[in-house]
Amino acid sequence: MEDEELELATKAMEAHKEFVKQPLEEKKECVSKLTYSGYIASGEESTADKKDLAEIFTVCKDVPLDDDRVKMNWPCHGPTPWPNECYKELMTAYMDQLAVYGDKLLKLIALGLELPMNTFVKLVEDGWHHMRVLHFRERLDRQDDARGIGAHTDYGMLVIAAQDEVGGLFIRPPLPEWRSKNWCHTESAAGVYENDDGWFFVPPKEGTLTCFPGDMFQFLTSGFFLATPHKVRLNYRERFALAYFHEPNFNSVIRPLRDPQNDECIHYGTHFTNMFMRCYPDRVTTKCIEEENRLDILDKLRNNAIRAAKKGMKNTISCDEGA
Ligand SMILES: O=C(O)CCC(=O)C(=O)O
Ligand SMILES: [Fe+2]
Repeated sequence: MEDEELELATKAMEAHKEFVKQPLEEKKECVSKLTYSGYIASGEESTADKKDLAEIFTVCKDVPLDDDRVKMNWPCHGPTPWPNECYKELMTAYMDQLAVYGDKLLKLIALGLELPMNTFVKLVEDGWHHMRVLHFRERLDRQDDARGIGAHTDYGMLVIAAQDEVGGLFIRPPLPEWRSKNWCHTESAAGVYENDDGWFFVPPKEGTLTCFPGDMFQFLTSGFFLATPHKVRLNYRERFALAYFHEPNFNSVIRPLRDPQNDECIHYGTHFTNMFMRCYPDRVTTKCIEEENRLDILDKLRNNAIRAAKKGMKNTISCDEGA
């Protein structure tokens, strides 16, 4: 990344360092029943039924209360419960910059595959880009299994990750082995190969971002690009990281690129909502979706989006307000 972005990333991590020093009760104020944006305490998130030890602030799209999507009770839509204005400005500026990188990468990948340059960027117009700002405490005991976050894949097109100098991220490259389809209920990628050989440590390098595909890229390319499994181990010092996710539009429908007549398709907002409900079964946001029957609204959105996409035979339609 350029010096300007490196400075932003460093400042964003510093802001998170200040934030995590606040009393737990104060941090816990930063949650919302409308959106998964906000604070996640260490141990609150589970991967494959084991608690992750990361203290996180998730930043999803900051959607104001007077936005139609919020008024129509779309799940996961609402204003971000920011801790303070400075935190908001830094995270927003960094994410805006990574959105530019994400689009550039998608164009380059399309050209590399000899596809029209805008093939992938069309899917991410008004994308559901989000970010996890992460703090991992230091590993306390050499006997500890040092698990920070269990093995998983992320959900959208591209993961673009930044980390400080401490190190802790491991990735699993495309190996000739069975790979899960994380979007299928029966094929969760959570915890898969967690304790097997074949993981690579990602060495921290100042100014260097790590980029890999997510679930939607795997589906879109019928497995030509595999969503990259990754996991985090605690290190002997605390560690900070920024995991940015470059995503399709919430209401977009994804179809395998080389097989457009295939009936199989994914409504990205449904995949996102399913994944977040799975990770945070006890969060107020999940309870609100359940208690206010917001999954019915999501079903309608999905059905309308799929119907419209089939008519137009497009890979995406955006913000069909048919709820
Ligand atoms: O800590 C990291 O470098 C990556 C974190 C991660 O995988 C995630 O937040 O999904
Ligand atoms: Fe991840």
